[in-house]
Amino acid sequence: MFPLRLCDIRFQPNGRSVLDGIELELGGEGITLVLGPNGAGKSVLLRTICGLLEPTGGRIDWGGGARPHLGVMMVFQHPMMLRASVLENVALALKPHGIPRVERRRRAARMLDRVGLLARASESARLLSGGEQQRLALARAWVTAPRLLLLDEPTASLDPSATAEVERIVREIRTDGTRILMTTHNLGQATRLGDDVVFMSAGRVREHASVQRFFSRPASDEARLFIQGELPWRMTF
Ligand SMILES: Nc1ncnc2c1ncn2[C@@H]1O[C@H](COP(=O)(O)OP(=O)(O)OP(=O)(O)O)[C@@H](O)[C@H]1O
Repeated sequence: MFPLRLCDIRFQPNGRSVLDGIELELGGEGITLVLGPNGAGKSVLLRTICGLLEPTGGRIDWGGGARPHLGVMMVFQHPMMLRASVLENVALALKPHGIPRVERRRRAARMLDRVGLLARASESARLLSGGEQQRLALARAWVTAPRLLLLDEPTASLDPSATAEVERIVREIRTDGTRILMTTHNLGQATRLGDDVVFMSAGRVREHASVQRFFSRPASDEARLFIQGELPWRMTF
């Protein structure tokens, strides 16, 4: 699947340029943060990689092979919970993998333990809090051992302690060998979690650099202004 190469990816619904010739190459390890102002095209980029949106032009090269049938998962800012128990929400994610029911439930329970939700296994998933639902959504993706996990602002509506818990889980998923591509508006989070940063604006990738390099020496005025616009907010307390 890796290196994953996006070559001149365009998304132009009704002639409007949402993705305007994306060029991006991702190796097989680490956490890449996609940053950029509102409307830059970050979510559309993730949805395109996931296969939820069909690009108008360009191509994605999955390490020289075909797009994998399984192995790519996406978690959204407001994940949808199935009308089922917490355990079943995780166990059902293994169904397409052809794993027998008893084994699915065993793996789901182990995964709930890792995200701190085992005690809630029999409750209705829809009654969990926002932070708990996000942890459940991560468990649902993680249990399938994806090669690539796409996270679209997974902590945007969470309080600081729920955010810290999601960050811990994301680190563990990465340690288990999953490649992660994640959007966030939380620049502190980008420095805590990221190996590298993809900076987007107006449907283009403007910069792809290590986290350290991006924040210390951004390549463009646009990126510098973006960082300056956010950093005071991050550093006032
Ligand atoms: N399925 C779609 N069809 C057509 N246009 C879309 C679609 N999805 C998103 N857009 C448009 O694409 C543009 C970029 O949206 P996107 O959600 O990717 O921005 P973003 O960078 O993630 O912004 P934010 O930081 O606010 O979440 C927006 O103008 C949006 O209205």
